[in-house]
Amino acid sequence: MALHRLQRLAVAPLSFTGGATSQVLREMSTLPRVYVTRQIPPEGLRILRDSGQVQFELWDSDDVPVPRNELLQNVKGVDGLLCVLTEKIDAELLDAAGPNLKVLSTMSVGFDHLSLEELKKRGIRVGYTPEVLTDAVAELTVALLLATSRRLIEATHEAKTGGWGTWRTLWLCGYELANSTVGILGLGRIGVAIAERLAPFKVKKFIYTDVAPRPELAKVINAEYVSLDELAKQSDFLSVCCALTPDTKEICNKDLFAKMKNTSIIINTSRGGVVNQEDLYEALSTGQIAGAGLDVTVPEPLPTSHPLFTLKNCVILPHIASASYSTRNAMSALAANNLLLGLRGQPMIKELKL
Ligand SMILES: O=CC(=O)O
Repeated sequence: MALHRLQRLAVAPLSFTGGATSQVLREMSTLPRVYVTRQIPPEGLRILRDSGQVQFELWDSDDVPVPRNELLQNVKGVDGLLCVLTEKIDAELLDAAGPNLKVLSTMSVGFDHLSLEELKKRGIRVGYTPEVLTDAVAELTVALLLATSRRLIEATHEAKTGGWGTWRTLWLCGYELANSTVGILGLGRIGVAIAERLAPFKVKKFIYTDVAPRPELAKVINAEYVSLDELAKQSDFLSVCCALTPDTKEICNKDLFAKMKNTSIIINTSRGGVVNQEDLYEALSTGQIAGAGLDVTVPEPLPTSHPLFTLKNCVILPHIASASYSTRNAMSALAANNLLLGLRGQPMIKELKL
């Protein structure tokens, strides 16, 4: 067990210190201390290392998240923290870190794992990683939409397991984008990028809803602003792109599904908490809606015994929307640069306004 812990907690070598141990480093160096909660992609680690600006320790694994009690220990006294979306950054953690903590940088566009109120109260600045992942997320959303609407997972399963008999006229039929209405719930950069990719499939109409009309973005994709009710009623494909907030929590629930067409498909690449999964199961299993493609769930990972896994018309991915090598490296680099800038007291490249 002790060995496991040692392997997990590695000290990043710093160019100016040679082979010193972390303890010695801490005693010798007056550089700001940073804790990195995951073995992030190499670009970000290289930036931190080469900066000569910080001394940092990291949880040296990408396969196992740092256990909460270790995290609470490891953040004690740090000046900066670089985390990923699996870490809950709340009052308990910020108290454990203590008053030195000035900058938090998350390698994610979503920030529902952060208690913004607690961060603001303590004057901690927050960096995040929007934009660099827009293309990857939009691309995956299109892939998930097509996999769901054209039943690709079912189809490969049938082909592999002997279900492929003669060519049949209505076997494995799905729904096509051509001539369809695509609805976007929460129009931001990602929603626009999804619509731009779907337009060449001959979509007839884009509609969207949000807290208020967003004419600048909407005009890029010629999308019409509608109410949530109309979005549910009109959409053949409903793409969920909004952030998870108290206002959007379980906004996709039985009331919404009841308004949708029984030929409609919902795709969620935002956060699992936006969808009420019990209501979704009911809507899918009773044929109230035709299908769902989910890249995000509650919890993550979704237990393999979860009822949604029993449904052929539900395609579930393990939260991989931004998972391309180039994007994850870009997110890692941006998170590292945000952190360094924040620690220098300069504006971050992407900083959340608290
Ligand atoms: O879900 C991924 C992210 O928030 O970056």
